[in-house]
Amino acid sequence: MDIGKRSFQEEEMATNVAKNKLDELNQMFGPVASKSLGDYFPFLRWLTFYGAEKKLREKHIKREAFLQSLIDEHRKTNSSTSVTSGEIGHTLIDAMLKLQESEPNFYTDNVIKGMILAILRAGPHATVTTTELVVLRLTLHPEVFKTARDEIDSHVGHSRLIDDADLAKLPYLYYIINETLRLRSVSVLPPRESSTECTIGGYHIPAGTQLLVNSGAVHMDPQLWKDPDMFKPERFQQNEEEKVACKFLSFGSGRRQCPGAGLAMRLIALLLGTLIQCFEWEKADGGSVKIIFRPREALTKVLAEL
Ligand code: HEM
Repeated sequence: MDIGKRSFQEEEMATNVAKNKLDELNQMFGPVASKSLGDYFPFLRWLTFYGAEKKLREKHIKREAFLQSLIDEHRKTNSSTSVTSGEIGHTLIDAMLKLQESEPNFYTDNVIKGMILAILRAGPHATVTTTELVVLRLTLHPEVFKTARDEIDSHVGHSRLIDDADLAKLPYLYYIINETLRLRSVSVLPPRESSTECTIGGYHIPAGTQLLVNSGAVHMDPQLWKDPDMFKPERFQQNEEEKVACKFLSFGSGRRQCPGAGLAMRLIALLLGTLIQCFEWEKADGGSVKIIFRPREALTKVLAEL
């Protein structure tokens, strides 16, 4: 969807080839693990220059070359395809290259690289981690699993697989995802800066102050959430909880709120719904959190036809 390319082929999955390619991508697009004292004590900023900043610069150069090669590749393919068939590709890069033709000063290669980078960095990790957390929560809460399965069975049934159009009729899946994210945010909110002097919670904040919002603390505040440490997806019924500004912060808030929230929720709900519909889940023996998925008898016919 973003770049129209698989990182590795299906037959390479679970092999070292896939692992190495994923490691390489993680290194390029994952966060820089090192922290620097200079971030906390400004007089030590010079340390940052040789530590974290050096690593960031190296990473940036690698990423820059990778993203430019993708753009060049798409530009080349589009120019040859449009000559022969009049069609261009349908990835985000293609769409932005098309816009570049009409607004070259705005949609420069740098802007396109910035957008792809924002999406590659911000999206996949949070989506995958949330899915894993939801699966774990459901194995720990069979009663919630049962409610989700009953909802799917009554709206979708056993004769076909759940699809995108069914999601509107399956709100409980969304409550489960929200509640999982409330208990364990997967993204840290980026810092804000006060544009003017203000007072927050009785504290005087001068203009230009960097502010960090602790979404985890907001999500566990007993004044905002009843029984905050309990896993209760029902609390999100009718979206009442989400409507209260700055109470549910897993996707941030305001102008910089996550633009991928809708897509992420649909992706996770669809994957989760399919796993609930098609498989019996069973926690593996022992202390590990390994889960065994057994094809569900009612769905064996549908699964066999895949
Ligand atoms: C469960 C999955 C996800 C979670 C929990 C999540 C969470 C967040 C959070 C907390 C922010 C910061 C918001 C703020 O500062 O107020 C953010 C920003 C962002 N997210 Fe997501 N995100 C998810 C999935 C995605 C996906 C799938 C995409 C893209 C396809 C995406 C694209 C972005 C982008 C581009 C930003 C930066 C927005 C800006 O700075 O203006 N996210 N996300």
